[in-house]
Amino acid sequence: MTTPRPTPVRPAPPGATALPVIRARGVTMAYGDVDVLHGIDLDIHQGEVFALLGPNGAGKTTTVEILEGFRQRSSGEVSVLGADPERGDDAWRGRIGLVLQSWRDHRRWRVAELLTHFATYYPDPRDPAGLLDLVGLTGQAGQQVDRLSGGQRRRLDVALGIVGRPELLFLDEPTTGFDPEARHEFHLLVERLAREEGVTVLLTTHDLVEAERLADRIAMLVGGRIRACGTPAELARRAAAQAEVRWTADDGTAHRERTEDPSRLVWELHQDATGPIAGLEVRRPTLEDTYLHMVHREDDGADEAVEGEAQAV
Ligand SMILES: Nc1ncnc2c1ncn2[C@@H]1O[C@H](COP(=O)(O)OP(=O)(O)OP(=O)(O)O)[C@@H](O)[C@H]1O
Repeated sequence: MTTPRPTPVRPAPPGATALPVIRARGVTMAYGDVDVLHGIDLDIHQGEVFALLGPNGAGKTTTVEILEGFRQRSSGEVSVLGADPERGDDAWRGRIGLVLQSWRDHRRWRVAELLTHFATYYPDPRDPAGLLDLVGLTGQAGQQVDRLSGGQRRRLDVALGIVGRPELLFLDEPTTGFDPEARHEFHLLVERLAREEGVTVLLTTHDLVEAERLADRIAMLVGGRIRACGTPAELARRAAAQAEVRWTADDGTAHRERTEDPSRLVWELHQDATGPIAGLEVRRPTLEDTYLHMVHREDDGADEAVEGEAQAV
């Protein structure tokens, strides 16, 4: 089974001086004469699960590929595990795990054979049998890769991504094709890697629930700029400080009112009521509210100087 790793380190508190696992400053990227990243600043600390959220074409993959060393930035400074990814050597690459969107071409291999083969690339790999157990593929150990279901292949991707005990794990839409139970198990696995082993995780996803469930912090990337960054709770509060209270009056009419003080409104409603209030509901702002707010503001042509632009540092 797995060998215990050094004491996990939680994200450094604000103002801490330790060099983050990922640091980016003023990163820009242009494809030809089209600018797609407009100055990205990021600090991601050891043991942190960090999610990059954003609509299609926002620049998530470009950002992540620059951090992984697969793409050359146009300008800006980047440090990942203490090195510039453009100059990362094999030893540096061995400290990083990747779970990418595209499937590798190993269709004729059997699951356990493939994992055992990948393990030989690393100095201190996880035990393949233990890893299959960890990702729920023990029953498929002898199966050919091209016979796996989509969700099972994705689990194998995850196993291949962590077989070398990476210190930093990039997960690109990792749970696409997972059923709810597999997704739940995957979430537990990511939590375990981060909390118990101190692995730093950078996750890109379109799934707001997944980001909220897993991430210590989320950055919302829209139009090549980080528009908001914070804990899921902080971001949920950003879009609308106001909660919405809904209820049905005695005459059957439905009411909804936005307020910064929902408990006072509910108290006032009860003062005026002669009995229980039908259909009473208090809806707090959600992460989805903030996300939609950020995306729509971009659609409305909001420029660089708009209030609410943030850098993830
Ligand atoms: N190799 C390339 N050449 C030219 N333009 C590119 C290239 N790769 C990406 N782009 C453009 O850069 C922008 C950002 O793309 P990117 O793939 O980084 O976005 P994304 O946020 O990952 O999107 P998605 O959620 O759809 O995966 C898009 O407008 C895309 O068309």
